[in-house]
Order: sequence, then C-alpha cells, then structure tokens
Amino acid sequence: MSQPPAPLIDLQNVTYAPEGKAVLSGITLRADERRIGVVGRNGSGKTTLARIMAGLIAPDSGKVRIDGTDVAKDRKAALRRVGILFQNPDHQIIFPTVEEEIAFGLTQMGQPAEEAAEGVARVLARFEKEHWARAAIHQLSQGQRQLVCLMSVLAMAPTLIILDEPFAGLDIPTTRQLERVLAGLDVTLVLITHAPEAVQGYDRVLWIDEGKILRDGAAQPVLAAFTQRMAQIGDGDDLSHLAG
Ligand SMILES: Nc1ncnc2c1ncn2[C@@H]1O[C@H](COP(=O)(O)OP(=O)(O)OP(=O)(O)O)[C@@H](O)[C@H]1O
Repeated sequence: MSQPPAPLIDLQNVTYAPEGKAVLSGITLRADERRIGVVGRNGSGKTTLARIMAGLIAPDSGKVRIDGTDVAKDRKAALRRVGILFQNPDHQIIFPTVEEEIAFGLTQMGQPAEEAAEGVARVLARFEKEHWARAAIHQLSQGQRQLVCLMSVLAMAPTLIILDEPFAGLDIPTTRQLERVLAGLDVTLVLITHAPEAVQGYDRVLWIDEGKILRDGAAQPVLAAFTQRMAQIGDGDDLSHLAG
C-alpha cells in the first residue's frame, strides 16, 4: 500500500518540557489547509507551538516536519519553508535600515549580496515602498515596522507563514490594511490570535489549552465553544482561573 502524501504541517506527538515543566504535550497535527487559526488563553502554549513549527526550538520528543523538512535540524532549508512574524516587530528587527533588514534573511539563505539586493527591491516594489529602502527603521511607526517584518518574511518566499498576534498594538486602519495584505497572500498562513473574529473565515481552527489541542476543526464550532468558555471564565469570581 502506498503511503498518503505527507501534509505540509506534520507534527507527531510533540512534547516540549523545559526544566521538566510540560509546556506542550502530545501535540499531533497534520494540516494542509491554507488558513489555520490558533486560539487559546494566555500561557496556553501558542507561541511555543509557533516556535516549534518554525524550528526555532526543538521538541523534547516527537516529530516536527514542515513540507517534509525537520525545521529544527535543517535551519537553512527551514528558512525556505517557514517564516514567522512576532507580535512585537522590535523582537525581530536587528538592522538599522529597511533594506539591510530585508536582505538579512536572503543572505542567511545563501543568496549572494547582489541577488539579495534584487529580492529586497522586488518586495519593496510589491508594497510600493521603494522609498523606504534607506529609511531608518526606528523612525517608522509600529505598524510600518510590522510591515517591514512581513516584507522580510515574504522576500524569502516561504511555503508557510506563522503570525503570532500580529495585530496587537496596531490601530484599526493599520490592522485592516495588514489583514488585507495577508488575505491576498498566496501562501499557507497560521494565525495565532486572541480575537476570534480574526480567524472566523479560516479553513480550520485549533484551540490550545494547557499545552494540548483541546479542539480542532471548522472555525465556526471551535470558535463558538472557545468564546463561550472564555466568557464563562471571565464572568466567574474564581481568580484562580486567571492565567499564570
Ligand atoms: N523555555 C521555557 N522555560 C520555561 N517555561 C516556558 C518556556 N517557554 C515557555 N514557557 C512557559 O510555557 C507557557 C506557555 O507560554 P506561551 O508563550 O507559549 O503561551 P501563549 O499561549 O503564547 O501565551 P500568550 O497568549 O500570553 O502569548 C508559559 O507559562 C511560559 O512561561
């Protein structure tokens, strides 16, 4: 019998337990959907799951494959497979100018400087931001810095982009603009969010709770159950339910 083709996201029984404390346990996820939402309470393990999927941390046990690649082991190949966008662009940005920042990932992938410069120019042109090339990043607004991070990720043309609460701290127009940009992208997106409405049109939603997948399925039922449970906890008097 021939094996079914491996899905783009293939996590098998993933456990991550730094200092013996289980942050993620028994995570098995096979996913090929183009738009995947991840919801869950503070401290439930969402960011850790994102970092595992991006190969930034290795699981303590289990298997992580993205597009067939062990992303924690093969970092160079991982850059072509997965891009990650953090909530705070300042945790991502390391260079003083926009062009240097975008070029960095491309040179990390092994592109010579000239080719990387072409890639930078292409992505800036795509967003009509050619005039940002020499701009000092610290003079851009948070939303603009978030866009620089997104352009840096897109320049590397990964198959999968993971977004960890990318709208936190952004005003409504900037959020809408970024949402529109994301909606138009021809890549697989995993969006981690505290805002159920941000993923209501998604193909699949995971609800992470205490390091495990509590619910996994179509957006509507998972989000309905999640929202109801969050309201229940929020309305209760028991402060022991507060995250942390
Ligand atoms: N390396 C580590 N060592 C110890 N504890 C860790 C480590 N990494 C994560 N944790 C803990 O694991 C839990 C989950 O953290 P994580 O950031 O993944 O949650 P989250 O769901 O993204 O939370 P939030 O919604 O608040 O961003 C937290 O209690 C965190 O302190």
